[in-house]
Amino acid sequence: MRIVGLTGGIASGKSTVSNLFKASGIPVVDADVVARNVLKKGSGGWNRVVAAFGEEILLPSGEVDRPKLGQMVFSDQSKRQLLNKLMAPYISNGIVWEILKQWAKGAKVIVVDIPLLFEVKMDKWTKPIVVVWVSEETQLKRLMERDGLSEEDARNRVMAQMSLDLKRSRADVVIDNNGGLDDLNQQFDKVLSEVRRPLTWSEFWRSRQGVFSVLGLVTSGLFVCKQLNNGS
Ligand SMILES: CC(C)(COP(=O)(O)OP(=O)(O)OC[C@H]1O[C@@H](n2cnc3c(N)ncnc32)[C@H](O)[C@@H]1O)[C@@H](O)C(=O)NCCC(=O)NCCS
Ligand SMILES: Nc1ncnc2c1ncn2[C@@H]1O[C@H](COP(=O)(O)OP(=O)(O)OP(=O)(O)O)[C@@H](O)[C@H]1O
Repeated sequence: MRIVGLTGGIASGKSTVSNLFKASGIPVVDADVVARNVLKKGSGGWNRVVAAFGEEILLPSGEVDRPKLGQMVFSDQSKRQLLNKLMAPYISNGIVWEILKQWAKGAKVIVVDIPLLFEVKMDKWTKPIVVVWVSEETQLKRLMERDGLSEEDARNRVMAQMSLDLKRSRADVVIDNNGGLDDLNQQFDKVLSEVRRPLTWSEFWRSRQGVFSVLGLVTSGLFVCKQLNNGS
């Protein structure tokens, strides 16, 4: 199985590109969705985060007040590191579980959309790595517009991540998303053919089909050996 890593910076356009992959029939595992699920009321992540940050981060419904927690952690590095430490095991287990589900369904190529792919060192598990890159100016503008943030809050969120230029230098494939959606679609066509190229042997052996082929070969090999032994 080929596990394509999709990353970038906050509001650089990862979800927009994810949607293009989904529309092309390629399954996407979204780390932000996993992170939301492990912070739902009563889940393991929720328990640990509430114990550490206190009940003031909760809404009357008992769910986490995400904008409030975001405000706390994106303006305070030590709080953000604490949140990351508490949630990391739940998020990584959740991502592995979602990948396994796609493997069991027989998917040959999947995309994992992880904003912090390099920061949490999951880049070693994905190939190729696609980075959605924008200039800081475009990133701040789109982030402020999408989330209704002040420039200061938007800058804090951008600064909480590894620089997009550094991510770009570590990419196998770069999508420059400074232009409009037509430009993005044109670049995406090339990315899609790269992602859909035939699997390498090692990717094939990791797919469900590859594992069953090995099992089939081993079983028929054992059967032949047994027949030969019986015959001699
Ligand atoms: C702080 C929280 C509650 C804010 O929730 P909110 O709904 O406002 O934002 P959302 O989850 O949609 O995240 C939006 C973007 O923020 C960025 N971001 C999220 N968490 C972090 C973080 N810990 N460090 C840096 N950037 C982050 C990502 O680019 C993400 O795509 C939430 O982001 C969270 O639980 N973060 C910790 C979990 C995590 O690390 N998520 C990233 C998945 S790898
Ligand atoms: N090429 C584009 N032209 C114009 N607007 C765009 C383009 N690509 C993305 N956008 C807009 O920019 C904003 C951020 O995009 P998107 O939500 O895909 O980013 P993201 O990287 O997934 O963000 P996050 O890290 O917060 O999950 C959205 O409002 C989206 O509609």
